[in-house]
Amino acid sequence: MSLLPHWSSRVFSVELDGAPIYFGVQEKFRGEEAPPPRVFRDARRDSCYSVLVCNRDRIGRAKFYAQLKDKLSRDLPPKCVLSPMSSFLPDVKDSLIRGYFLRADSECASLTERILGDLIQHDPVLVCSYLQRENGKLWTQHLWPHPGSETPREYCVVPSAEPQYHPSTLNIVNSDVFYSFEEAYEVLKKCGDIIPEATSVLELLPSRVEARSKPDFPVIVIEGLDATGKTTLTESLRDTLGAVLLQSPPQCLSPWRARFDQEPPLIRRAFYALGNYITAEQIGQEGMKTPVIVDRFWHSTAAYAIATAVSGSPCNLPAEGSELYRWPSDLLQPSLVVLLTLDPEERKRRLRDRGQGKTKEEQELDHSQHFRLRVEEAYRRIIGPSCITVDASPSADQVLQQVLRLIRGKCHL
Ligand SMILES: Nc1ncnc2c1ncn2[C@@H]1O[C@H](COP(=O)(O)OP(=O)(O)O)[C@@H](O)[C@H]1O
Ligand SMILES: Nc1ccn([C@H]2C[C@H](O)[C@@H](COP(=O)(O)OP(=O)(O)O)O2)c(=O)n1
Repeated sequence: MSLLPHWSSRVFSVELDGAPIYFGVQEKFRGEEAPPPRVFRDARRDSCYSVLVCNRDRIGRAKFYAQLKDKLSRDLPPKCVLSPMSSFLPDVKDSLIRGYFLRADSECASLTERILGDLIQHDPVLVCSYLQRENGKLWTQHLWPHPGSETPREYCVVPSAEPQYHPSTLNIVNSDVFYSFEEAYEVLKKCGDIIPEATSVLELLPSRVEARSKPDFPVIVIEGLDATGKTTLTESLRDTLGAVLLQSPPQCLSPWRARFDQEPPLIRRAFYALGNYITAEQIGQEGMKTPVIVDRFWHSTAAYAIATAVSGSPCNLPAEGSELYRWPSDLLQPSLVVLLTLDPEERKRRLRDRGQGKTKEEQELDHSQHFRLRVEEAYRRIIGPSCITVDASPSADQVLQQVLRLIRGKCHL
């Protein structure tokens, strides 16, 4: 298994109360080890295990990781505590593998081991158990042998420093955010066997994608969280400017959206990325005749994807200026991108007044202040074009006038 030669260079991260605890492993005790990381100190008499997903194929990996939590929660005794876990090579792109850390008390440890023993026989997972030595002063990690493979390997657990880049940012390129048509297309093409709807989506895509010359008329994108007033504003802009109103994902993808929203991020984000290219094609055609207003575009795709991939506080986001915020070179660039921002309480009030059922993600925006802050901050960091923030709390007409002033200043309309 290709992960093993690097095993002792890997760092393991367990998320406890939303904050990561890092540890590493080394081949032998050296005698001067620092105290074990908190995740083990807390465990005291409990048995600890880790399960990491290790399919080689990234679509299989994404699908299986999504199923693993349900499977473990269903099969393991309720007293066994699950925490999200990952392992990575510090600051090395694409090196992240995900899984769970398990804590089982003495009553449920043997059942937990039986279930993990069964899992390793049938599924692409790496399983480790952890044993304490010298009254919990030292811990060892035991990598379980894979069916038909080598003998168990024992390592010594040591604390590890926080890496420069938050581990959840390491795999963003082409797993959460796609920077070219080809990369997103590849994912949906490979899904054809398991998701028949992927084939229908591929049939709707433009036959060739190239950064064509700019449309003659201005292209104005309106971005913002749900209920910030995008629909209200884009419809008024359309009427005031005699413009065409488009959206991303485009109308033609509506029948498939709910289906792809159920998929793990790799597949779901590839679907939204491709939606932008269909919208870009429509913008290219309409923009030769009239101004075009677009309700959500690339900023939404990248900001939600990055904010979902990264956990915890907005300071875990990739730093401002990171290549992860760059615009795809083969995607049409709008003339102006406006980001509507709204005080969270007012946004909640508007959501309530609108009285619609909420998607899981919208509920999360409500409950998790951190998630909302991550989306908004990611919006602000995207460049090529970057967005201009407009406070959406004044009346609908005042917001319209403010945005019209921006358009006239920037787009010579
Ligand atoms: N400037 C505004 N002031 C007060 N209410 C607004 C304003 N803009 C929109 N609304 C109301 O807030 C709700 C959400 O607006 P909507 O345009 O549907 O947002 P979005 O398209 O961003 O989800 C709607 O009920 C709308 O009538
Ligand atoms: N161009 C787009 C538009 C939306 N998305 C994704 C990002 C989020 O996961 C959801 C947000 O959509 P949501 O249904 O909340 O938004 P609206 O109700 O359309 O304002 O869709 C995207 O990735 N790319």
